[in-house]
Amino acid sequence: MTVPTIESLPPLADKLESAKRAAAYRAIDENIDFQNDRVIGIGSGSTVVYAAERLGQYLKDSEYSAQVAQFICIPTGFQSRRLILDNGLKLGSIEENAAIDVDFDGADEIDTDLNLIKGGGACLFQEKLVSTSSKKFVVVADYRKKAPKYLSTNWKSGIPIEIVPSAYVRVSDDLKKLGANHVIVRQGGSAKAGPVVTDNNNFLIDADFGMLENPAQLHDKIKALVGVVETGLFIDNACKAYIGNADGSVNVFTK
Ligand SMILES: O=C[C@H](O)[C@H](O)[C@H](O)COP(=O)(O)O
Repeated sequence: MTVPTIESLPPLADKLESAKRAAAYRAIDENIDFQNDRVIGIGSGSTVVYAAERLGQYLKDSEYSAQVAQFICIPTGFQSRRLILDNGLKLGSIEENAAIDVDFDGADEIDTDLNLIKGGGACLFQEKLVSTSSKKFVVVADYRKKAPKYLSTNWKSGIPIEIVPSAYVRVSDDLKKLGANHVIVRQGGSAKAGPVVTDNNNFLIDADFGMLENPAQLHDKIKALVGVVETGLFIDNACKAYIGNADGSVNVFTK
């Protein structure tokens, strides 16, 4: 099998899925150095599914298979482990591969400086561990994710914050003191009575601070609270964002 060109693929029934696929496929095509890269981060969410799928296509192509079979893929959570395994890729751990060549991951919102909100799918801590351990962090997303300027313009669910479970009351109170308009401990809804538990056995708080003109400063203040493990604000971390459009085109933003 040879890796199919993006143009030769029939569009998916859902335009949003076509947009995600176009962004992820192009990000993989343009950001892997098949000769020199060895350790690849694979993030979480519905867009990165197509990044893992594309890497799986390279694995089946005789021109690339020898190199891709040597790639060690580092996951950012349970879903991401399955994506790696289901596409026939080699699963590795960040304990044994602390330096990652390139990481691909989705985002909930992207500002004009490529700062991100992440964690809508509850995977933010491991995502940040992997993305900040990577030489290159490439974001893959669809057209709904690009903020005109500031974060929390389109993403209205608040900033996801991973916390130690026993600290949820204290952190909730402290976030309100920092100016949060609305703070909730994320609940499992009909799938689970009680809070969502992350892959690290922690809870998540979603805290709405309105539009974020200075996300770096807010990240620092939240991170300093006792009980906070990590915030879903990814500051000065991504170097490129591939944003897929409904018509199958992709806009690339570089820092
Ligand atoms: O916790 C989840 C992650 O940060 C995801 O990467 C983020 O929510 C984007 O997911 P999706 O690609 O499904 O929009």
